[in-house]
Amino acid sequence: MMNCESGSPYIDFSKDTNDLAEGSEGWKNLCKQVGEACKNFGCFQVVYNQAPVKLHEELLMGMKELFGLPDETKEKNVHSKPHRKTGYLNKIEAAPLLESLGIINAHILDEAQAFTNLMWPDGNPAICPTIHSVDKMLEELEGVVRKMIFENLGVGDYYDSNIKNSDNVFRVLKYKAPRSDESDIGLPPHTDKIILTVLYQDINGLEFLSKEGQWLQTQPGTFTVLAGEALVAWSNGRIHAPTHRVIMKGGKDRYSYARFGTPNDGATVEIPKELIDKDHPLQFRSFNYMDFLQYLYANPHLDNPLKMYACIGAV
Ligand SMILES: O=C(O)CCC(=O)C(=O)O
Ligand SMILES: [Fe+2]
Repeated sequence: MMNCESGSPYIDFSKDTNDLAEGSEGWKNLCKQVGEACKNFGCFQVVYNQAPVKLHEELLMGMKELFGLPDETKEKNVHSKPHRKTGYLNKIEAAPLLESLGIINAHILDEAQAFTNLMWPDGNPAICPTIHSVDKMLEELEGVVRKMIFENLGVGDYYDSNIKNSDNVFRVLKYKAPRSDESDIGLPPHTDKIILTVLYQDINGLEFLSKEGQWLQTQPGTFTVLAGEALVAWSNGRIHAPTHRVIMKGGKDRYSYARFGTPNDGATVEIPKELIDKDHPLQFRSFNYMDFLQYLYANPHLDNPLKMYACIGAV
């Protein structure tokens, strides 16, 4: 694993295509790097060349068009699931520079099509396949990363059922450059409450907190992976979910897009028995993920909601 200048781990998936063949030496080596990065930082950069630069550029162009639509049009993308990052967010108090749209299952062509039809009733033939291809690529990458994490924890067998009990949201985000009298905080410090986030940013700004309490930069031009609280619980506390934030710099609007992998509506987060032993006593009770989201929604200002909600001894 390489550390880039700012200290954030940097893992290259694109050195050799064989590295992505499960079971190969290269694969095992990547599993180790990914696993270590998740335990020590909970955030890392991935170089993944399955994504042609042109595809990012097309999506970024499409996003500019999308955010340029009237608010009434964007508002048509209503929250289809409570407490999920779907729907249209604009001018929220905690993040006044941010505007974002979330789409569930954009990796399925019909879903991407339904979203584009809603935004462009007269059609916008270019953007639909772009959204669809990008989310498909993110689905693949997130799957590879998740598999590597599970393998590294020694519980690779749980991967298929875990994916089956997962949901996803593809989200596009725009942060307006702050005026001189506005705060430069694009998104205040938070942890993601899901399993994994895979994100791409056009210019930098996303920072995460190291275990030592330092803000580390992430880089544009590569994918950023962030572990979330559901993975912390599931891994019996082995994985770290870092606090992260967006700081606006350079006087430019900033665009990012991400796929959020989350437990699905009925899912129970339950620690695999293989991850419980005398050195790693059970840290979190099993819980229904939707109940946890409801708890978060009802208690938005807790410092460590997962601990309050599910930590053995805290309940
Ligand atoms: O836009 C970004 O870089 C970060 C987005 C983020 O952290 C989130 O949506 O949870
Ligand atoms: Fe986040």
